[in-house]
Amino acid sequence: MGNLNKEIRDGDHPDITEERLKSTFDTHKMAAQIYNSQRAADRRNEITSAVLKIPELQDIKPLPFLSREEKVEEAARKIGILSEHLYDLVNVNDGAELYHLNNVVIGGEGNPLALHGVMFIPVLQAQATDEQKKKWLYRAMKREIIGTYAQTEMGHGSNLRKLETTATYDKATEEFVLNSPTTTSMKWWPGNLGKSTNYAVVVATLIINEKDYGPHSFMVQLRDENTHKPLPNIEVGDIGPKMAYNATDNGFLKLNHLRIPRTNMLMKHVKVEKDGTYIKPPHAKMSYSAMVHVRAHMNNTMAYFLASSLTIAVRYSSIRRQGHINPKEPEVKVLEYQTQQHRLFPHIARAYAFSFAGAETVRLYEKVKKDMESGETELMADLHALTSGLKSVVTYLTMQGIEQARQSCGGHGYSMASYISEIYGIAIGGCTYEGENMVMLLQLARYLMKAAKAVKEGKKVEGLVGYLSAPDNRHSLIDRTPEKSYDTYLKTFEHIARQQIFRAFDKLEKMLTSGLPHSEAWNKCSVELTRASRLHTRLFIAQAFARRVHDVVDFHIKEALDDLLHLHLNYELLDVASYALEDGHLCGEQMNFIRSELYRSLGKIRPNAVSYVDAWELSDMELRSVLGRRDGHVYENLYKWAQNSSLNRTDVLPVFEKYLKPLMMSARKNSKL
Ligand SMILES: CCCCC/C=C\C/C=C\C/C=C\C/C=C\C/C=C\CCCCC(=O)SCCNC(=O)CCNC(=O)[C@H](O)C(C)(C)COP(=O)(O)OP(=O)(O)OC[C@H]1O[C@@H](n2cnc3c(N)ncnc32)[C@H](O)[C@@H]1OP(=O)(O)O
Ligand SMILES: Cc1cc2nc3c(=O)[nH]c(=O)nc-3n(C[C@H](O)[C@H](O)[C@H](O)COP(=O)(O)OP(=O)(O)OC[C@H]3O[C@@H](n4cnc5c(N)ncnc54)[C@H](O)[C@@H]3O)c2cc1C
Repeated sequence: MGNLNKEIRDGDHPDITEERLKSTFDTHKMAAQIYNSQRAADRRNEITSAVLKIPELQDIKPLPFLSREEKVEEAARKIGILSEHLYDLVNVNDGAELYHLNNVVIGGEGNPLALHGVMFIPVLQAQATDEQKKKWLYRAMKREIIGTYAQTEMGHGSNLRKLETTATYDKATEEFVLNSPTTTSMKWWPGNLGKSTNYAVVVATLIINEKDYGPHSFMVQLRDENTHKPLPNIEVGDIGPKMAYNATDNGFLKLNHLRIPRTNMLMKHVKVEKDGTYIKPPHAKMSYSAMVHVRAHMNNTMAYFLASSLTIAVRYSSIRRQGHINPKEPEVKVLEYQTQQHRLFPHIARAYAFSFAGAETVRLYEKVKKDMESGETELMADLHALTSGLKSVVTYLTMQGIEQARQSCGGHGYSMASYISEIYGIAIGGCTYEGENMVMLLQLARYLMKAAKAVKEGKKVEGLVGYLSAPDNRHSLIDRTPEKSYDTYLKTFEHIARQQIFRAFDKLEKMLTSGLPHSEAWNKCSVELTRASRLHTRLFIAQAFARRVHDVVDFHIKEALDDLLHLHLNYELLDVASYALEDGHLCGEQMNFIRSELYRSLGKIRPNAVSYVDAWELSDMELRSVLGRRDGHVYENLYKWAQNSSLNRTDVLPVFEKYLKPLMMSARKNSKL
């Protein structure tokens, strides 16, 4: 039998090899759990190997040394080369393969086709008629045209019903007139809108006979297909540098009474007839499908960002030696410190948990998508509630985890050589895009309040909120849990979420009964409501993790995942335990039990720490991190990396002659006086 950890190679740093030799499980089999099948895990590695053989696809230099213009150019250059090899490298109908190819070759900072793949094509697939698909979708898939999704405006992103861009139907010419009447009505933020795309699905408020029908989607050609010059009545450009994502040209767009044919409104589910008759869709929110698509996939992209930063931090912590635990022994790997383990391991468990919750979400999303094609919309509300909560909780916890990973690398974590700060910048965009987190938590809260009302009225609720109708124990039985049975833990999470949901519900009801208008009462309860949403979502994540562990067949993988799950449940429970202490569901003694289980878990995870992150099989090319190198040879490569700094091109910079020399000369002269 070969090594269980598949990353072991001759010549690697002995400290990291020592870690890998301790693995109790086969890291490639674990990758099959993370990526949902052995075939998917194999394909990732095959794609990476194939990419490594194409010299033009390698980074010209480490990305942090590129200017914004160079980043935009470099991403576009690679997209061009990729197009030549695309069909040899991946199955173009497999989103996961495309996503992986993108991460390896280009990375997370963006590329000219990012929104084209993530939103433009999905919105056409979901909302275009067959005729419209023939006109635009197939051309888009062949990349004859490049598009984006232009919804957010300078003045409005969260509140879609107040978008100021109008699409007014002109019956006489059978056209819509698209107009941005104010500065705040300009589209502002859409990815790749600034410079790369020549088409966009523009979301605008539909007006027919002066009646407002709310946001609808329209296909708009922005630029000439040959010259790429903006078309008449269109002003378009880049919004400038951002915290991260700087290879992406997020843009602005002003439409000046632009006329487009009636048939440019996406009309699969909703219609405007020639005479202006409006035919409503089977469900009012069907046109929000592109957002739901991205939200449904965000658990996995966030898991990936979190796992990337943890891979860097854990590998580095296994070669970084500093300080002593036993003064008579050599300096220890910083990974030996319990504080370091506590800082990193619970986030490793979260990355796995998000990936497993993500797989369940994508399954539900695929089902709802299929249902919608035939006009069936029953599960749309469930999916919207689930993805709203997950999107918010997962992005927030990912942000926390990445920042802990950065700090755990000490000073070198702050250097772009770690690349963690870039991953952080990219990932935290997710707290805002696809619905600001608070706004989305409040969407889930609407769903939870409806369920709570039904329960109060004596009705039985099922599915994601089924636990609200289930019997509850007054006191948690957590310290009487047999090993490897997590039922009592999950019951405690259920109790906590249930209590908070009803607390928010009762508060809201009380205010409504006192005569406060609903929207005011809602606002005064909104902190409690968002807490309810978070706790409900964290319960779902814990349940999804437990369901996956339950289903695993391979003994060693199951055991390793079980250790992570145990850590996850204890860590997460400690994080939310105050809710259960308040009503005596948990007592002080049980808190001690949870804490001691947590510390025991850290020790259990320790020998496999490097293997848990190696199992994500993130290549050096995609990690782009000196600290996270697979071979552990960090120090000599840090020095090499610094040689890329343009400041090192000459020994003496012009600023010396210009500013520093006069400053020092004058200081010296003054001190002689
Ligand atoms: C290279 C190839 C790669 C291939 C990769 C393959 C797969 C990967 C796929 C995705 C990748 C994932 C990540 C991508 C990585 C990088 C990302 C790069 C770029 C990011 C792109 C970001 C793009 C954007 O940000 S687009 C703009 C997003 N904007 C928003 O999200 C706005 C938020 N606001 C809203 O959504 C709405 O305003 C609202 C808050 C929901 C309120 O809606 P409104 O209509 O005003 O509300 P109303 O009161 O009338 O109704 C509420 C009512 O409606 C129900 N509702 C709302 N939405 C839905 C829905 N979608 N479905 C069902 N029901 C819905 C809601 O529940 C209420 O119901 P009720 O009244 O309570 O019963
Ligand atoms: C990296 C990135 C990429 C993006 N890409 C795209 C894209 O491709 N296409 C596109 O159309 N857009 C895109 N956006 C825009 C993005 O979708 C919006 O910025 C986002 O939906 C948030 O809306 P907002 O900016 O209006 O926030 P605001 O709503 O102004 O948020 C400000 C504050 O107000 C609070 N708030 C607002 N409404 C409520 C409420 N009802 N209750 C309680 N609190 C509230 C929020 O919680 C927040 O704290 C992108 C944004 C980013 C950062």
